[in-house]
Amino acid sequence: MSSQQPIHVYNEIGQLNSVLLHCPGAEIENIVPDYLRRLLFDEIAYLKQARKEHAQFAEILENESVEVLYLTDLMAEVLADSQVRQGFLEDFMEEARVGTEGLREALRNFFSAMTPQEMIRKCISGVRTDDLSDIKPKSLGDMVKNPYPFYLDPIPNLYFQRDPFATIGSGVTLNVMDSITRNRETLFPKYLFDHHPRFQNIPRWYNRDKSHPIEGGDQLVLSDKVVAIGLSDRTDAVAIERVARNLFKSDESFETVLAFDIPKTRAYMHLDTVFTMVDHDQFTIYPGIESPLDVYSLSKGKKEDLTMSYEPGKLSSTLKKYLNLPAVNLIRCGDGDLIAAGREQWNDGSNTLAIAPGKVICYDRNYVTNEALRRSGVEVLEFESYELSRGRGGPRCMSMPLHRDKL
Ligand SMILES: NC(=[NH2+])NCCC[C@H](N)C(=O)O
Repeated sequence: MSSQQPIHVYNEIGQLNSVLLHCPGAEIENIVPDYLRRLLFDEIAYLKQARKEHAQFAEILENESVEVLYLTDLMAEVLADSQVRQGFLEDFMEEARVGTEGLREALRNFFSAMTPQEMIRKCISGVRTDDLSDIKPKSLGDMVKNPYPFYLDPIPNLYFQRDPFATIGSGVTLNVMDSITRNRETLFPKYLFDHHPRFQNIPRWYNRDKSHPIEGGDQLVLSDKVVAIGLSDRTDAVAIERVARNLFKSDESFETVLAFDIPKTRAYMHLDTVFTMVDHDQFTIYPGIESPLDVYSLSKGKKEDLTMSYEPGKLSSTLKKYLNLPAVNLIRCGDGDLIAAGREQWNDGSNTLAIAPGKVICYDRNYVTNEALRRSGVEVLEFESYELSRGRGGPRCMSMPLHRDKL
């Protein structure tokens, strides 16, 4: 695929050609109960099984002829350049709030012996206090006793590659994350798009130097004209408007950005936890958001104007109107059973990854929703989901499409 345009995403369902993943690693084993919530986990996953499940996910993709790229491999290629590597480490320590010179120096020494691959993995898994032996105190902070077990926190949410950046058209948004723990993740795509030879001159519709959060789980490219963005627990209206303005200023075909105002709760967190597209006119949806749903539309006006309107109403009417469809089929998470809907939504029953129109990858545990999808003629490819689901994300959250066919 590398001879094609590096980023090409004009829909949610076109044949997927290339995707970015991160297989969970030692960072998962650095989650302890005291810091669980701050790291945005509800439970501690069993790494061996989580990796087995992730391998099944990747295998399904590869069997469908999707090129699977891994963030750690691409980042290792970026860090092979010693100057880039140096700059990255300084930025990473800054992001991780390493404020004292003694510790900075110790970390520089610690990483200097590593290959790029080892270094990137260690940045992700975290540096424990017992990883570093002698820190020469250079600031007060280097002397103060601190029981906290990490110098660099683990980054356990990185296997949710959907969130730190997002592809739209031929460009990306380099996101600002709502939480401190996840914001460090966005440094990886910054370095990727600044330095990797495969991804040069990629337009940016949003940059991580901004202050208003936007996360990729809220960003859905419904068609080459319409992008939907969740106004959610994680994504702010200011950021949505900026993305819309930048898209409309460009040569891209997008004409409308729809902001879907969803409840601000942990279970919903991103738009893609309650709504994903599975076919030209079929969507999975958690019934809790169905109606009334507040929708705001931002449309490309003349010159650089933006037309904004408030369009509350039924989700199905909004989708019909903006996607030019005579009818849409909303396939409900839990298939009409409210208990099953709540249970399966918690484990990402509505979070499907389409790899072609009408063909999706799903967690096997959401069998009620998966059956409903099949009844609607959708082909469902399943994999095991005991452990990956504990991070509160599903197949869409775990993947960032880099290239899809146009429809
Ligand atoms: N696109 C998504 N829905 N991602 C899910 C991310 C889950 C992760 N634990 C978080 O809270 O951020």
